Amino acid sequence: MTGHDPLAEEQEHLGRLLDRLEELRRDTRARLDAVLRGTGGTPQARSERESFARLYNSELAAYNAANLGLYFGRLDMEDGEVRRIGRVGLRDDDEDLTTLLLDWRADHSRPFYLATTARPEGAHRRRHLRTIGRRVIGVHDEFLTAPTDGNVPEDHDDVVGESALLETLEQARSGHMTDIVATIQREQDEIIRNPHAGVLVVQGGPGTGKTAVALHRAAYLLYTHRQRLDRSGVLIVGPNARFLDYIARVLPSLGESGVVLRTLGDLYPGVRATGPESLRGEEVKGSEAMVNILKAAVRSRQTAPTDDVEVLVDGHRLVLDPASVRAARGRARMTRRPHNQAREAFATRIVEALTEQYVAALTDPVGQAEDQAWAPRGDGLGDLGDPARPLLDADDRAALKREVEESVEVAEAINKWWPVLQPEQLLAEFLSSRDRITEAAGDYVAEDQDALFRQDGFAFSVADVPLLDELAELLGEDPAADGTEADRAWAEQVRQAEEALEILTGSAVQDIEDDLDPEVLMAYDVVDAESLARRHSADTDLTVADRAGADRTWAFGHVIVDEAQELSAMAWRTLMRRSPNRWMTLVGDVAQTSSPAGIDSWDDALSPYVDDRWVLCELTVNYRTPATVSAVAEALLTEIDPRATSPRPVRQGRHPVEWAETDAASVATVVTERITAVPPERAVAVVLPDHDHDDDNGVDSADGHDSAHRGGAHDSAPANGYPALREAVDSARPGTSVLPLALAKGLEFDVVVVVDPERVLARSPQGLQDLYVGTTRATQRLVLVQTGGFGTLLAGIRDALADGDAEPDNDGLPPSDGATDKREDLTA
Ligand SMILES: Nc1ncnc2c1ncn2[C@@H]1O[C@H](COP(=O)(O)OP(=O)(O)OP(=O)(O)O)[C@@H](O)[C@H]1O
Repeated sequence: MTGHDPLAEEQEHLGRLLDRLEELRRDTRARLDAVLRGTGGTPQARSERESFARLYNSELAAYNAANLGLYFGRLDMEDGEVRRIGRVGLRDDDEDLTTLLLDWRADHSRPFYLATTARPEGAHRRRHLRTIGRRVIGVHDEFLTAPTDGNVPEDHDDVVGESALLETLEQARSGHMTDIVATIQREQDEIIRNPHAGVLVVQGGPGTGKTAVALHRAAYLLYTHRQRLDRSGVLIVGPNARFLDYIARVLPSLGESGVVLRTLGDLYPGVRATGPESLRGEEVKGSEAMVNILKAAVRSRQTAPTDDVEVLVDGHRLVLDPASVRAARGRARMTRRPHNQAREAFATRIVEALTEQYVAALTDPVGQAEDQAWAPRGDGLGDLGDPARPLLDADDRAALKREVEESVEVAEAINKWWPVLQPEQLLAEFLSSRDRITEAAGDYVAEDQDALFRQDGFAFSVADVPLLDELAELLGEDPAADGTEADRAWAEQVRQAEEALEILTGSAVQDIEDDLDPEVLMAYDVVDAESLARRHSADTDLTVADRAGADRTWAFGHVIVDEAQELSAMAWRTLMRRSPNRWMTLVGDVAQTSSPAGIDSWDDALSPYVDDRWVLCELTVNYRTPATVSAVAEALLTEIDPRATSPRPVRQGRHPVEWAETDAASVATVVTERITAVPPERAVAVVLPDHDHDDDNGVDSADGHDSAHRGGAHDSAPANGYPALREAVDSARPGTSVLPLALAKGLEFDVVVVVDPERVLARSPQGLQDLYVGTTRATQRLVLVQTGGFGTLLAGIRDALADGDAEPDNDGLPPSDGATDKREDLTA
């Protein structure tokens, strides 16, 4: 190997790989065309053609995606084997089907990500390649064991392929996340390939690659468990639409497109939750106590009259008294079935009672029976087949029963006392009625009841989505509603499973409002694997992602949640329903929790579902923020939790944090001064405190539902935000993002300007966490702009850091003003 020109050698191999890729692409294209030309045949032949078309389409997508940066790494093993690693696996078409390129996810590729000088994993040398199109423009070798040419191996600790990594990290951010296949680090690889088939929690500070790891794990699992996950699908849940847009290109770039990406707000099919929510509302709606409140809200719709009610059946006057309606209601509740399905039991009892009375009236024409009223016997529901009334045979009785069933008045009465309910309608009516709120949530203090109330009940917020989902469980499908045969069969199977579960757990018949085990959906656990599989292989053109995304009861094969620390107790319930097998990857950072309903301990959130059967992995290296910037975040973290350790920044950084104090009138000037000269290819964000009406702030509102997600009930700052800022920023530096903190979560920019950090701290009990998030978005430079002056905490951090700043360097970014005097009043 030595003596060769490595560039030329790799260039030759890359050429061969690209040619082979092109061949495969042409071949697959031809197969796809042939399949698409096919027509007619048996249904089975058609369905086979469809599945081949899907397969070829996804192969083509993978080949197309692989074209860019196809070949990026090489391992020379100690035994002389050469392994070339890239985005897809490629074989030659020779007799031996020689491997030309290993998929990065293959087991044989693993040492590329794991090997260090301390643990070379059988490898002697690791080579990173840099390519542009068909050209290899650079190679970087690391010797993992002593090389023959006398070079001393680099000294590594926990960073693998350091120079390739640092080069990647210094690059300008495009506004979209890119994949990290070429530089995955050891601790990240261990998570990506973790074999744990239950709940895996990935905890790590900002910038440790949690999102990157989660996405690469999805790609890895799809590769390793292709068959299973192709059918059941992978769901990725992120904090907001902007974040999903930010990460959307990573999986397609890895050749995977069949993943369902959702925010919590769109997890309930048919509802787009864009309504505002106050912080208090978020907290109240997120708490588990809502389960009982919703049960009470459902129960309050199961009514009974206070006086006798007359109904006409074919000209005959029949009477229902309150006791018999209550008895029918009790019977229906005892079925423990969801409201809409238990309705049948209610209706049956009412019809039986009336039929009994009808029979009595006809066989007792002088009206004796009526005078006696309908006397409940035993369970209070009468008895149809009383032999003491011989005049009517079974057919007559059946005919009378039909008449009762067909009576409009009877139907109206049943509808009134036990109406068919839809979750949206029920929740909207509940939230927009102070009386209903008081009835169901009477134990809540007035402020909490107020937080639930709103005028427009249908203006659903993200916090309402788990409530809708809960209600969908409590109400169940309307048995009369349209649905496919398969849907009905599935619902029936779940119902049977619930019954079986009840037998298994030996639970007695309970009323619907009794405190059941929270996991009604444990029923899925006893739905046999075969029927799950059948549901997952429905005969349709739609992709799994389409079908799964539109189906509230879809059981995903794997569920990934990013920023999982933000989920409320109610949201966890919703998510767990999407993951009946509990095979999940949850990534987050409990120190970044900004939702008042979010979590501060993984154990608290997970133990109700999996007890202690979850595995924790931690990420410890910060790839995003350089040490200069992380110093501020570290100080904030100490305030949040003195015991927490900050991730170790992998880069030193060149720009000290800038601290600018100004007055309200000059904010726009001070901000624009800081960003005007930043080159256009760099991503810049101006981050504002969350606000009631973000549009007033002139902030990005492309997906305003997330900005509105934060309310301003506790906003102590002036209400009219920063009206001139957007305009000023737009004209000073077009393309700059201006966004509220809630939307910045999970994103990153080269330069970040946080406006009014003191206001961030003041506006909610989670203010420290919010500011921690804001300051950790920067990959290069952080500017804090404060109207008035910095308070004690921030001024203290500023002063403590004042002496240790690095010298600016030439990296294409303008020099920091703060390098001369960070404390100057920039309005002066
Ligand atoms: N191994 C790696 N190679 C190259 N870049 C990496 C690597 N790991 C992480 N990064 C980059 O570091 C940045 C931060 O990663 P990511 O957004 O996944 O972090 P995070 O832990 O989710 O952060 P946060 O909690 O702040 O949202 C991204 O630009 C990501 O591409």
